[in-house]
Parts: sequence; structure tokens; C-alpha cells
Amino acid sequence: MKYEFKPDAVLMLEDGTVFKGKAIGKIGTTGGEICFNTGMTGYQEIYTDPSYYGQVVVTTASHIGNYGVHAQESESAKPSIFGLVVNKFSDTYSRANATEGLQQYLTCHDLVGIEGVDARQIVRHIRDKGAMNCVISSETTNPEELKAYLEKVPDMKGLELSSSVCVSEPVFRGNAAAKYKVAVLDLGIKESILKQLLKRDVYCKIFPAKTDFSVIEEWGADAYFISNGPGDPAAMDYAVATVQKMLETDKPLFGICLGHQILARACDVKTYKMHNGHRGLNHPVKNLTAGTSEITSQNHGFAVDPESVKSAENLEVTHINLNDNTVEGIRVVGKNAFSVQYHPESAPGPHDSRYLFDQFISLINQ
Ligand SMILES: NC(=O)CC[C@H](N)C(=O)O
Repeated sequence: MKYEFKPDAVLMLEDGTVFKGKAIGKIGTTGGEICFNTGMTGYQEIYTDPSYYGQVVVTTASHIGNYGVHAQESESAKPSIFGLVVNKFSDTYSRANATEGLQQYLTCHDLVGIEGVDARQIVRHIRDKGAMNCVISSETTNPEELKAYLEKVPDMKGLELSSSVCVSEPVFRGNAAAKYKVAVLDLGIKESILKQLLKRDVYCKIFPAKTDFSVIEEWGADAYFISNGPGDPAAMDYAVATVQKMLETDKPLFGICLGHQILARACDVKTYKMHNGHRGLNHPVKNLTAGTSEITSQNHGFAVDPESVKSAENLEVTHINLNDNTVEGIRVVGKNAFSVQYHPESAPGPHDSRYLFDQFISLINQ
């Protein structure tokens, strides 16, 4: 629905800072960890990426909604973000093949948001102060009520969220007669990752995050894939145990983002919560094996601890971030297992890193 008159809305950060604007989406109150994405396109893919579950997203792109929503551009069945913060929001859209407007889409999915705030000021604030929770409301501007709501928003550190967003039963994707069979551990997988696998003649069986390894093994896959997903990898001992058992089989294994963090933990390496995450489409990464660099799409708030990687004899760092030297890729020495912190499926984002899917297939061919 389009509001004739936009109700007031307020955004309150955990440190007490308040921003006033107008309501978008559903009239209501919401809370989560506030984070920013610096991408200039791809809002629909961002809002529907399950890795954002529990988070309120601020986009630095100053116009949001102007190209509407396209039914085939979602990364999952519904938006995963818990709220959104926008500078200029467009109720109307101009794109011939858009299927609906963003306001209609957000309202239909009960999503609460705020527009008309200085998004870049908010980004600079959280960039300096670090990750924190927030509340957005178009129901109340009473500071005491807002603070009471904020107190109930859980801290992202220590949160296990994959089991809230993964499939509830095993699901098959692709053609059963395809050349390769890959068992996918679903920690909150993006649709575009599956598309990249299917395109390479892969038949996937997607298993819920907490599936026992014996059940996964029974299917007799050629290789394993560990997906992206929301939450803190340090709170996911169950997935670490599954990946350790996968490594014992010596079958090829590829992990993306949360899957990368879990592979590192399976090799006794620690993860930590970053001051601010990496979320955007232009993060420069160096491939240390090839000596080349790539521009990558990223979305993570936790990372692999560089000191603990150095002391792990069984791990080699294959990629580093050229902005801050964070660990972007690892390989398990003596195994066909590797992972990256960034998103080679890049939806949205540049396609520089899609070679990693080919690398996975060549490991299966070997
Ligand atoms: N995109 C992802 O898989 C995110 C991984 C993890 N939840 C993090 O924030 O670091």
C-alpha cells in the first residue's frame, strides 16, 4: 500500500542516539543489530539474503525502491532483514519487468522501516562506535518504551540463527541425472549460490543445519558444500562437528562465508566479532596463490582470527582483504577443502570470483 500521509517514525540506537524520519513498510516496532551495506544496487537481494536474519540494514545508496521488486531476484522466499533504514524511499518504481513496488513488498512481509534520515551520518556513527543494536518504531516515539524494546533485542555475539532460517526437511535441487552430486549443509543458503552449482551440472541435496552427519553421508554425495548464514559461528559447535566428520572422508569441500568460518573452526581456528562488518560490493581481495586481485561482494560481521590461523599447521591462507588484511580464504593442507569469507556468487556484485565454483568442480573431477 502507498501511504497518502506518512506517519512519523523513529530510530534509536543502543547508545541512545535518536534519528527522526517517516514510516515505510508496516506500521510497527522492530529491533535488531544495525549494520550498513555500501552497495549502490541490489537492495532486493540484500533484504532477502538469509545471512541478514536478525539485522536492521542501512543502505548508503541514497535512493531505494526506485526499480521496484522482481519476483525472480530474491535470495530466499521472503525478506530476512528485521528492519530497514533509508534516506530517500520511492513508493513508485520505473522498470518495465518489476513485479511490484518495494512498499507493497515490505508491507506484505510485515517489515518495519524508516526513511528520511541521513543514512550516511548513521553509517559514520556506527562505523566509529562499532556494531550495536537498534529499534525502529512508527507506533511510539516515547523514549522509555523504545529503550524497553531495545533491552529485549538479543546481542548478535553468541547467537545461533542458522536453525531458524534453514530448510526444515532435506530438499533436492537440480536434475537427478546431473554429473555431480553435492550435499549442501544449509546454514541459510542464498538462492544464487545454488544457481551457480546447478549451472555446473550439479544435483544438490540440501540438508537442514542440524542434520546428523550419518544422514548426510548415507546419500553418497561426491562433495560437500557449507553455506553462508546468519549468527555467530562461535555458537555453532554442532556444525563444526559435522564439518570435521566431512573432512575425515577426504571428499572435496567448499564453504562460503559462515561456511568458511565453520571450516576454520573445524580446524581448531577461532573466530571473532568485528568492530564493524564488511558489507558491500567493492571489497578488494588478493588471491595469494595466483598473485591476482579481485573485487568482491561481502556480508559478514564475524571473521576468522588471523593469529590462530598462523599457528594452525593444517591451514594455508589463500586470500586476504587488501583494505584491512583480514583472512578472506583458506585451504586445508592435504585435503580438497577450501573456503572463502566473501561471496563468489555475488548477487549483487561483480563476477570476478565465480572461478571458485569451477575450482570446486575440478576438485570433484580429480
Ligand atoms: N554471509 C554470511 O554467511 C555471514 C556469516 C556470519 N553470520 C557473519 O556475520 O560473519
